Amino acid sequence: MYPTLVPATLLALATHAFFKTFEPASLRLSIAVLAFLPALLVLTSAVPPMTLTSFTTTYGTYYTALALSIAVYRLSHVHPLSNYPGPVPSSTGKLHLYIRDLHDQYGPIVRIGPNELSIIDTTLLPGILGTDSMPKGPMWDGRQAAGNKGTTPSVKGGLIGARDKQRHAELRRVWNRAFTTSAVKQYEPIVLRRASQLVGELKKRCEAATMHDGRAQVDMAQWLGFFSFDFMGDFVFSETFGLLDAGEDKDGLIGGTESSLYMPSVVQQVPWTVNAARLLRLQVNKLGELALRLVTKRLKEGSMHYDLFYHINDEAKLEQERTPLPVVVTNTSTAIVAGSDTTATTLSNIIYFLLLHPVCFSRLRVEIDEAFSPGTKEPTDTTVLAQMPYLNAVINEGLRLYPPVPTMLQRAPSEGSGGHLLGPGLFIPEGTAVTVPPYAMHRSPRYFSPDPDKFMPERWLADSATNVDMVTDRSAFIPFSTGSAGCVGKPLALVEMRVVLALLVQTFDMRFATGYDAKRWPEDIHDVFVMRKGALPVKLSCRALEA
Ligand code: HEM
Repeated sequence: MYPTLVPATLLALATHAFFKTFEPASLRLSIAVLAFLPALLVLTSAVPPMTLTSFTTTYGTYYTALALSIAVYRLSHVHPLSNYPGPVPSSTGKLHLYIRDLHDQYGPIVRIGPNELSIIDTTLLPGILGTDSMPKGPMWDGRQAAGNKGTTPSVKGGLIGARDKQRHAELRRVWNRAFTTSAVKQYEPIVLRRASQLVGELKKRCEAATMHDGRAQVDMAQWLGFFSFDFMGDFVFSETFGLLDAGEDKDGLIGGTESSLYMPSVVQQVPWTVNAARLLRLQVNKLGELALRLVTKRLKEGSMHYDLFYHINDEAKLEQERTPLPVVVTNTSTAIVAGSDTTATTLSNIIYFLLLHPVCFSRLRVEIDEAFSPGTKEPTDTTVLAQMPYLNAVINEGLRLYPPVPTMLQRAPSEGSGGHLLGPGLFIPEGTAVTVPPYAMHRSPRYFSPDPDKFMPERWLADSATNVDMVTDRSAFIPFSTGSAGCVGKPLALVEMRVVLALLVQTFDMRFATGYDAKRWPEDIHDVFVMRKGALPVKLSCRALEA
C-alpha cells in the first residue's frame, strides 16, 4: 500500500469536518486548504520519495476521500435533514417548475439541497417569514456577486442583502418611511404622469398604423418594461431614463439589468463561490454605473425633490448617522431593479392572461367603464381603483399564477443561535436554510382550487368565499412575501398596476399578434430569482367610442 494513502484519507475526513463546522466564507482560505494540504503531506512524509507519482497518488486519494465523505454524509441518516424526502440533484433552467414538481411528488416539506428545505405549508409560514422569524438565508451572500459599480461588497449597507436581523431592521427604517400611506400618496402624480406617457406613446403608434391595416403591432412586455423603468427613474431620482420617449432600450439599460440577473441566480445556490465570481469580474451592470452618476449629481444639487432618494439619503436628517455613499448607491439601484422588473413582469403576465381570456378582458372593461365613463373620465382615481373588485381580482390572479419572485424566499437561523424551532418536531439546525417557493404554493390544490393552474379572477371575489367548492386560501398568497423583510414597495406597486391596467384596458382594443403562439409565453419564462420573460407581440388599436 502506498504510504500516504491512509494519512491522505484521514486528512480528507478532517478537512470535511473542518469545513462542515466552520463553513469558511473566504475563497483564499478554501483554496489554500484544498490545494496545499496534500502537498504538505508528501513534503513532510518521511517514507515516499518526492516523485510525480507520490504527488498524484496523494492528491487523488485526498480529493476522492473528501468527495466520498461529503456524499456519504449528505445521504446518510446522520445528516440533520435526513428525515425529509428529496430528489437526486437535477439541473433544469426552470427552477420554479422543478420545485413545484418536487412538492407534488414529495409533499409540503422537501429537501432540495444538502442543507436546504423547501416548505409550502401555510401553518409554518409565520415561523419562516413572519415578523419574529428567521433572518435572510445564505443565498444573499451569493447574490452580492451582483455588486454594482460604485458599491463596495464589504459595505454591509444594502437592505436587500442584510442578513443580520437587527441590522436589517435598522436599514429598513428609512425604507418604511418612504412607503407610508401618505408618502405613497405623494408619488401618485409620478405614476399618473408615466402611465399617461405610456398610453400616449402607444396611441401614437395606433394612429400611425391607421394608415395601413389599422392596428399597430407592439411588444407589450417591452413597453411595460419602458414604463416601469422610466417610472422608477422618476420615483427614485426625479430623473427620466428616456425609454418611453425613445421607444427603445437605446442604452441597453433594461437588457443589461436583465442579463446581470443570471450570474447571481447561479452563485446564490453556492454562496461561497461569490468571491470567485467577483475575481472573474463577471458582473456587468450598467444600472450600477447610472445609479452612481445620478447619486453624485443629486448630492451636488442638494435636497430638491421628494422622492425615494430623499428618504434613502435621509434628507430629513431623522437618522443619527449619515448614510455612506456606497450604501446610497446600492440601495437606489436595488430599488430600481426590485421595483421595475417585478412590476413590468406582473403587468405583462396580466395582459397575456386577459388576451388569452377575452371574457375576463370584457368584464374588466365593463367594471372600469362603470366607474369612469369612457371618453369623459380617465381611470386615474387611485382610491376608486383600489376598491374595484374585479380589477383587484385580476391583479391577484396574475400574481398568483406568476409571482415575479417564484421560488427563493429564503431564510435561515441566525449565526450562533444553534437553530430555530419551526413547529413540533421541526427543528431547523444552524447552517440549514429554508426556502418558501410562492409559485409552488400558489399552484397547490390544497390552497387554490378548483383548477389551480387556470386564470380565474372569480376565485378572489366575495361570492367565492361562500362557494363550498372553491378554495382560495389567502394565507397562501405571498407574491410580496410577508413579515419584516417582505416587499416594502407593495403599496406603490399596487397603485402602479391598477392605474396602468385600467388605462390600457379602457383605451385600447388588443389581441395577440397574428401568428403568435400563446403557448410561448409560459415557455419563455425563466426563473432567475425574478422572472425573465419573452416578447408579447400584441395588435393594438384605439378603442372606438360610440358617439
Ligand atoms: C409586482 C410588484 C412587486 C412584487 C411582486 C415584489 C415582490 C417582492 C418580494 C417577493 C420580495 C422579497 C421579500 C423576501 O425575501 O421575503 C421583495 C423585496 C423587496 N421589494 Fe418588492 N416587489 C414588487 C415591487 C416593488 C417595488 C415597486 C419596489 C419599490 C422600490 C420594491 C422594493 C423592494 C425592496 C426594497 C425589497 C427588499 C425588502 C427587504 O429586504 O426588506 N418592490 N419584493
